[in-house]
Order: sequence, then C-alpha cells, then structure tokens
Amino acid sequence: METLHPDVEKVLFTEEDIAEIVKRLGAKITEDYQGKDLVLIAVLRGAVVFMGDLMRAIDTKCAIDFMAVSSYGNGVKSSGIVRIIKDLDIDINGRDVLIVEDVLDSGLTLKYLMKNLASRHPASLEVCTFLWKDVEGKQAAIDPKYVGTHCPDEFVVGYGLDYAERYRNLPYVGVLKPEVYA
Ligand SMILES: O=P(O)(O)OC[C@H]1O[C@H](OP(=O)(O)OP(=O)(O)O)[C@H](O)[C@@H]1O
Ligand SMILES: Nc1nc2[nH]cnc2c(=O)[nH]1
Ligand SMILES: [Mg+2]
Repeated sequence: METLHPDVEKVLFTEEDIAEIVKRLGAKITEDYQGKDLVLIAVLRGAVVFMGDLMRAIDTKCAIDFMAVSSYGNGVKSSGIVRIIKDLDIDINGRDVLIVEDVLDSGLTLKYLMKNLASRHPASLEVCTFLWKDVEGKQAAIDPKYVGTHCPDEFVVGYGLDYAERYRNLPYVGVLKPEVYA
C-alpha cells in the first residue's frame, strides 16, 4: 500500500492499476500503428505523467510533441473557454496523430483540439485518454479510440491531474477531502 496523502479521501486507481492500464494501452497502440507515422501529442500539463508512461509502453516508431491548453484555471469547473498556451513544434500534415489526454470530462478541451488539429490535415487523428467520465448528456461528442478506464463523475487528482496546480505528483488517482476545497 502507498502512504496516502493527508488531503486524499480515497484512492480510485492505484499505481498497480495504472501500470496495468498503461501496459494494455501501449500494446494495443503498438499493434495498431505498425508501419504508420505515429505522432503522440500530449496535452500539457495534465497529460504529462501519462505520456511519460505511455510512450515507454509503445514499441513502434513514434514522435512526440506537446500542446498546452487550459480551461479550468484553478477551479474544479471548466470555464468553457479553451486557450492555446503552447502550440506544436512539428508539422503533422499527413501523419498519424494520437492525442494523449489524462481525462475526458466535459469534452470541451478535446472538441477544440480535434477541430484545431484536423485543420492541419493529419493522415489520421485519434484520442487516447487515461480516464473517461462518460456521463450521459454531460459531454461533447468525442469518441476516444483508446480509453484507460472509466471514471466516476467526481473531481479527481493525481497522476498528472491537479487541483490548483497541486497533487499532480501523486502516483495514484484519488479524490480529495471536501475540506481541502473550503
Ligand atoms: O473534458 P474537459 O472538461 O475539457 O476536461 C479535461 C481537461 O481538463 C484538464 O486540463 P486543464 O484545462 O485543467 O489544464 P491542465 O492540463 O494544465 O491541468 C485535463 O487535463 C484535461 O485536459
Ligand atoms: N484535476 C482534474 N482536472 C479535471 N479536468 C476535468 N476533469 C477533471 C478532474 O476530475 N480533475
Ligand atoms: Mg489538461
């Protein structure tokens, strides 16, 4: 058992759960992208931990790049406005792009990114999200090709996910105690 951070109420996915999920996703992506021109694009900052693990679980030729967008600021609710803070450095025209995300929640971030990246004419464009809060009626229509695990509709932290820029370094995914938000 990991020692639990004092602000964490419960752990939803342990380090062991995460390792198993990443291994499975990496193997499937390796199989699907044989002979392709794979570019992994992680969405900073939340996806950075998942990206680090996932890329090492992929055993086929791939490039990596990063985009930084933000819509949550320091809160637990999306502002509804997605801002690009850092754009790609590489050209994705004609390449097989896989967006790597930590969590698909309202879907606003990915809806914006899919449209933005599609306009650059990749050969293919898919999504790999570690967590999917697939709550009925809540989400913009996004159909992620690779999903680590379904996630309850709670605000989660750890494994890259923050609350007010904290807790990204927790090695597990958990829910904070209510008094932390007070
Ligand atoms: O599906 P959505 O409702 O759009 O939410 C998902 C996005 O929200 C978080 O990012 P955030 O904007 O908080 O920035 P961060 O990655 O820097 O934490 C998370 O990392 C996803 O990118
Ligand atoms: N940290 C964090 N960021 C999010 N962005 C969208 N949903 C979430 C969530 O549950 N946790
Ligand atoms: Mg993010």
